[in-house]
Amino acid sequence: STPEDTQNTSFPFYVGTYTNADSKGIYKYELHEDGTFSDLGLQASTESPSYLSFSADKKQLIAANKKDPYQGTITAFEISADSLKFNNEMFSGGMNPCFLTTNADNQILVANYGSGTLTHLQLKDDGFLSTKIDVKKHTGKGSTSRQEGPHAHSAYYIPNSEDIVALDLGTNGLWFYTLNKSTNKLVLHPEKTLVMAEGAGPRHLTFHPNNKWIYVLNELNNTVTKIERLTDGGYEIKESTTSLPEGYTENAYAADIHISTDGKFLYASNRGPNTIAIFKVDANTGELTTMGFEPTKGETPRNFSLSPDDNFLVVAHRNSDNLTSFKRDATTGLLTFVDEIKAPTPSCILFE
Ligand SMILES: O=C1O[C@H](COP(=O)(O)O)[C@@H](O)[C@H](O)[C@H]1O
Repeated sequence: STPEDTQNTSFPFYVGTYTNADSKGIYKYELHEDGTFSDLGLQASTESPSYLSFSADKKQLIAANKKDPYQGTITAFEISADSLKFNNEMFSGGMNPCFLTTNADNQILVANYGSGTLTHLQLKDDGFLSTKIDVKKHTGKGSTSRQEGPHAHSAYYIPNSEDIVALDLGTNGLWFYTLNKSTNKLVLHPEKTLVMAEGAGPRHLTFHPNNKWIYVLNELNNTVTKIERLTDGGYEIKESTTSLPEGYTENAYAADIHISTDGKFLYASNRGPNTIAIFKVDANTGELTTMGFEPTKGETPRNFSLSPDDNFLVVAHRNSDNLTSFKRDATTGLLTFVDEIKAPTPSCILFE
């Protein structure tokens, strides 16, 4: 056998949670090569670490603590084999931080849902969060009851670009920024702002590996909207595709979206119907064809992740206290249920 044959191909992952019920903080699990789970236990006690990210070298883990209805915080932890050691905690620059991401320079973006603010902060070389932050508040509103004011839901560093994009469910728009490197402040580029279809409610997005297409998941009208990156640096809204079966009339709130590393299949979770919508991506046009809807075997699939080898998809169910795993067919994109494990109020999955 070759060295590759004997490699351990199981994948550890962290789970962020809401701590309003049984959960105490951040947990760790392992996904084995047959798609079954092991529970590696509580790693850190911390209040509602609803979203997680790693530092660039994966030596630290950073959590967004959604301290509803108060000012939220961001906490940094040192990673060790069997626990997370608390480093420090900073205000998140707003209320109900529900998303954060880190780039190769350990800069951090945080979306604060309650206050509709986008925050930039820095993880320093010593693994502690800096005290200097920049906060930008979105303005405006949309046309539905959930859109009475700004509600930032996620933010991303756009690959191969200096641009940052923040999705605001409340203002129904995508806000584009750059970071001024000398002042360390976020600079808004209003000419690039995109307004989604009325009542759409943009929540999360995923980037196609070709750097041309971006797929935005809209929570309120349950659609995926393709955005095209233009050669002049701008962005253009293209077609939208429903994440629900034809004729579906019950309540549904789309939550999370991911694309396979080869860019061939796109997945979106639907809270309510409790399904993963599976789409094939046309390699020439980026248009989506619906391949099916896989029941997730739990309630409220708020977050999911593809395993690092793309062979499995793991779903976190906020309202049924469980994680489920599915084997992914790389040719058809379809999913087959494999295993289930208990997890308290899981809201985020982060593979090592
Ligand atoms: O704090 C809040 O945030 C959520 C958004 O989070 P999610 O659970 O939908 O991801 C929002 O729905 C809720 O009303 C608000 O209180």
